[in-house]
Amino acid sequence: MSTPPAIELTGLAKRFGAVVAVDGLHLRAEPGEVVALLGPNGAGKTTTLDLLLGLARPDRGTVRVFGRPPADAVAAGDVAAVLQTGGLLKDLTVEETVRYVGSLYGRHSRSAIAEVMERADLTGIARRRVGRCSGGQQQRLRFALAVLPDPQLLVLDEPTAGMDVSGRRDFWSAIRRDGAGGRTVLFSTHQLEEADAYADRVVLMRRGRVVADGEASEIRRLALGRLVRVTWPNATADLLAELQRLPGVRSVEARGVTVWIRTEDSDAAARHLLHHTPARDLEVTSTSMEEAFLALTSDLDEQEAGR
Ligand SMILES: Nc1ncnc2c1ncn2[C@@H]1O[C@H](COP(=O)(O)OP(=O)(O)OP(=O)(O)O)[C@@H](O)[C@H]1O
Repeated sequence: MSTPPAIELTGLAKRFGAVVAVDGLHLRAEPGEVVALLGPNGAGKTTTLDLLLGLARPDRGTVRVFGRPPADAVAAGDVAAVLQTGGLLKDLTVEETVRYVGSLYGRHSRSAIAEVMERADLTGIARRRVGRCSGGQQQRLRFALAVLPDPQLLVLDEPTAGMDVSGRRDFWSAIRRDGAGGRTVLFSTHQLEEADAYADRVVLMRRGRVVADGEASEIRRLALGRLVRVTWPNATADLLAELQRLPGVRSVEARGVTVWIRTEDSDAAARHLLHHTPARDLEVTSTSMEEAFLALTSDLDEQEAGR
């Protein structure tokens, strides 16, 4: 039998009252992949990770972790998480904390503890009280605790939020070293550079959906395309589908009387729109990396309001 994917989320949906947090999300990750879930605040990243870990139940859709329901995978020790918050006992030292949690997993040996501390770059601060550690050091400690049971999948929810540049770099080099051992890693972030620097693959989320999924370099290329905007009242689904088939077109979205086309070939899109459709007021913008990323992930309503 072939190995099941490490993560398989199918048609996942979750709402909180009137708020749709996750909206028909599909995501699959193979064993050993390091995947970034990238998106702005409120995109649904934390909710997706909670569903993946079995901390919340989906309204629709299925979650499979190594082919099993999340609760079974967690119970089997196959998955561990570093969440945004997580209780650490401030009065223990770093090493005491690792030993204490190690004993819960039956990992008492000096060598096992030393190895995890080394991997998380904690050896130099072994005797420091947790309460005196920086935010970055505390996150590395949470990471060490998460990998103690040697899970096959490690899930991290915005693990570097609030860290300075060097704290972030140290944290990620520990994760990278660890990932090299074949562990699957899924982390959320709202920083494009972080996703680009540390993930093999980037899954871009907006409003509870996946809007792009590919190697970091592909996402960069996607973000660097051009945006064509036209006024086009009553654009039919058929005509919009025709646009979608033009060379270089990445996405087409209609909101009210405005249609947005993200494309690598704005000339072809412009020619088609002006010659074959009633669209008018055509505008082509070439955006910077940062602007383009914001355009990909923010609400189109906000962009329109900003113009
Ligand atoms: N327990 C809850 N009750 C009500 N609304 C919620 C709850 N949890 C999340 N939401 C809403 O669901 C949407 C998605 O939230 P989520 O935290 O998953 O996004 P996120 O991408 O992780 O954002 P951030 O980067 O800010 O953590 C948001 O609009 C949020 O306000």
